[in-house]
Amino acid sequence: MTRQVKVLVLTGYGLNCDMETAHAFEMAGAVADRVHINTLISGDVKLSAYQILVFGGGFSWGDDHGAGVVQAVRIMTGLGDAIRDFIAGGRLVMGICNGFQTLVNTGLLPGFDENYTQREVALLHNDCGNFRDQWVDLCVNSHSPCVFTEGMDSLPLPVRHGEGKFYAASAVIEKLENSGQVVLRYARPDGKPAEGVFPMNPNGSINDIAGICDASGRVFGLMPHPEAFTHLTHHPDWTRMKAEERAFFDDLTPGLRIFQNAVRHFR
Ligand SMILES: NC(=O)CC[C@H](N)C(=O)O
Repeated sequence: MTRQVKVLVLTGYGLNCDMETAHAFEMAGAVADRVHINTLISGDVKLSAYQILVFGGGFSWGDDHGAGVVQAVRIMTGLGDAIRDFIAGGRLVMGICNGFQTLVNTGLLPGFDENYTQREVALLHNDCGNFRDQWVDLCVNSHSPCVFTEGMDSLPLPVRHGEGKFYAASAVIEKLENSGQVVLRYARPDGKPAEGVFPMNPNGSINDIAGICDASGRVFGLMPHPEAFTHLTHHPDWTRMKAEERAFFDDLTPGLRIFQNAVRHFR
């Protein structure tokens, strides 16, 4: 009998990708529950009943005080210890877009200190000055310990954000690069890094960084939306793709593969 993998997808206060994200995890073979932040904080639902915790996309608290800032405070004051225990117990945490912004504001990413509380990086307003809604190409760092991207090398995914510019002091960037914690970079269509060129790098992220993980590879955050590419026809060019490429994505989209990797980690 295969083990049931349970995923908790947070909802509430302006998050708007929870249904798609829960659906993507169910396509990957998990059981996904959408749980309101207050229900989790009140203890009516226990985090310990789950293997995977997801902070999804949206506009939590209307992006007031910076995207993900208020959610980070709410989460860490109400659930900090429970989340630290969750991670120490070998479980997975994923932050997508607004969820990634939340994870960096809590310090859960990059998680350099053992308490996962130090805020070391920021996601700033896009350099172009406006919200970007577009598809990007990404390349995966094969030296990264990230559980979610295991076996992957490059992939297209959509982004939709106003505050996606990955920024940190140069010593922090160096530490992330040396430790393999940089997981995803914005790329050119041939899979090489975008080297800051807009719109391939849609926001001006330093070193084209689109996603990072903690040292264990079990806490992962990314600006692009894998839940928005779980079927071939989600891709804007699916009718124009060469037969070979279409068959590749029809077999398994890279978005779905990320969720499958997470679920398979527990099997
Ligand atoms: N799609 C999202 O999660 C958007 C995140 C955030 N509201 C931003 O605009 O940057």
